[in-house]
Amino acid sequence: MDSDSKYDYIIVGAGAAGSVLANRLSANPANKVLLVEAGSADQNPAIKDPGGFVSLWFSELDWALKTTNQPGLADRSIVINQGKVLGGSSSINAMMYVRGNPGNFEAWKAQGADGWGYDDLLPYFIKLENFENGASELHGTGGELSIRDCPDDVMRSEHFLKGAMELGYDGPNWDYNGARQENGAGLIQFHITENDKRASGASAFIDPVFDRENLTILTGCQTTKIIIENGTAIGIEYIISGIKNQVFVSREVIISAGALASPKLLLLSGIGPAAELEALDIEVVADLPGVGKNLQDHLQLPMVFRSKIEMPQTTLLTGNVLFVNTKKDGGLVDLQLNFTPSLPGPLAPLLPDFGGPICIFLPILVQPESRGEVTLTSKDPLEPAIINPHYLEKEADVEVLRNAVELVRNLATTPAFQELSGGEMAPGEADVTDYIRSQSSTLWHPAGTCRIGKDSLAVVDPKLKVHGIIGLRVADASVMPTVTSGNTVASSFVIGAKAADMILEDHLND
Ligand SMILES: Cc1cc2nc3c(=O)[nH]c(=O)nc-3n(C[C@H](O)[C@H](O)[C@H](O)COP(=O)(O)OP(=O)(O)OC[C@H]3O[C@@H](n4cnc5c(N)ncnc54)[C@H](O)[C@@H]3O)c2cc1C
Repeated sequence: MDSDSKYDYIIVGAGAAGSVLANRLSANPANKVLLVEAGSADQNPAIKDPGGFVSLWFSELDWALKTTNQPGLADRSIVINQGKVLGGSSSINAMMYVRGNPGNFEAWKAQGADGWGYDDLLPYFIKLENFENGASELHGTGGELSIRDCPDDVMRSEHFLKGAMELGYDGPNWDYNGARQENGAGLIQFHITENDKRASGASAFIDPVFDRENLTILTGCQTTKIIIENGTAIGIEYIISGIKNQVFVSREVIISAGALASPKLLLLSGIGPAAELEALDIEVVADLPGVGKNLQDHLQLPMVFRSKIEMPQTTLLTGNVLFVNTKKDGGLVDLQLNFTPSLPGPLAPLLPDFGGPICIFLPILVQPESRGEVTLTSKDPLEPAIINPHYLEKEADVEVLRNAVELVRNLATTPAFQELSGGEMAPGEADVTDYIRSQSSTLWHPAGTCRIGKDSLAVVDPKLKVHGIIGLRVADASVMPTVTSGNTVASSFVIGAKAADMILEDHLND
């Protein structure tokens, strides 16, 4: 790339949101778009193999970000894997496709995210997908992203689905991405192609437009700062092959570096809590106290049962699901319960020898009340940020997981599940709260660190423009006011798509 070149739009980060943005913004050949990605191209064959992703964790395609020691997790520090490659985390994730609960988006709107209610976002969910079960009022078939019911036959579990129905839930073909998410048991939907390959942000949204002359993609290029002059973003600084450089923009910089890296980049650029920045000798460009705050993540808790039925390993991590509100208060879904009827093949190399067949329930805390933060240790962009999710700090979060253990135990005693169950192995006799604190781990869904809103702790406005700065938006999982009740990639794709529409609309008459 010619370092003198100037772009209309610079997108930082080619993950779920950034891939869609690059696709949509470059659709008009008149727009000159630069997509900058710190990681490499997505050439590793394990990316495309739906069972291959676990082998990519801790590789050069993974930022593998460590949290601080978490008092709520028995003082453990854990690693939050995050994709560092074209497609971002959508290239190394478990491919489960969950839009979230309609109530999540209504809650966003109620918190000041005008235009982000369920009815506003549904058309985006529909437009993005190519749903194998056909088009309807709630599903689309014309989109770039292949969505399929769990394509792994071993994984589909009648014992789980019928067990859930015996407890009074709907099923067994519950479409949780349909009219109602909660209280139904069904197969998990996946972003996997009809040829059984991973459909990632890169394969769905970048590959088809790779040859556009107005789209430049730089890989191995880490953005270190947004250049801001007189309150306007005019370009970025970056490092490529160890060399520092700058590139300039005529319209907008869009940060899509993910919920752990986007706030870091804002902080490095002088946008954040003034006192924190001054303490690190970073010049304050905009005093935005909410940058890096409001960090939310989903936690998973494995519960292992002996199985009476010998089955081959599964090719995916999981495949059956039930969404419920454990508080039974009519509020949002707070628990996602996944189920795997035999040893999950991708994880097998990492798991102990269970001495016989097993099956795994995976309760997931999906509406955590605990809030964490991302802060800087220094103004050196290559130093990792401090990630403190404050996991399970709020007792209400532990309570949801205790409720989940009870629900699993009830489900395990249903006649349908008894045909499979050889008894509970973990937590077994262990104290449930101790087990929760010592065994819970991330489901890799950080969100909320640059949240949308109009209050003093909001970072971006409903059009995703960074408060107080011209020509700078954030568009990725970090803008979610609250994390969705389910896996976060679907909503991240939609954030990218809606961001693109809003940007194009704003520049219609330029
Ligand atoms: C192991 C794992 C399993 C998961 N499983 C699922 C699942 O099954 N279903 C689901 O819905 N979600 C899952 N997720 C979460 C989901 O993938 C993310 O929520 C989603 O990808 C977030 O999109 P994003 O655009 O915010 O960020 P990302 O997709 O993470 O993209 C951010 C991009 O920015 C790049 N970047 C960061 N900093 C810089 C910089 N300074 N300069 C340039 N580029 C930079 C990164 O390298 C990355 O490519 C999983 C995630 C992981 C890591």
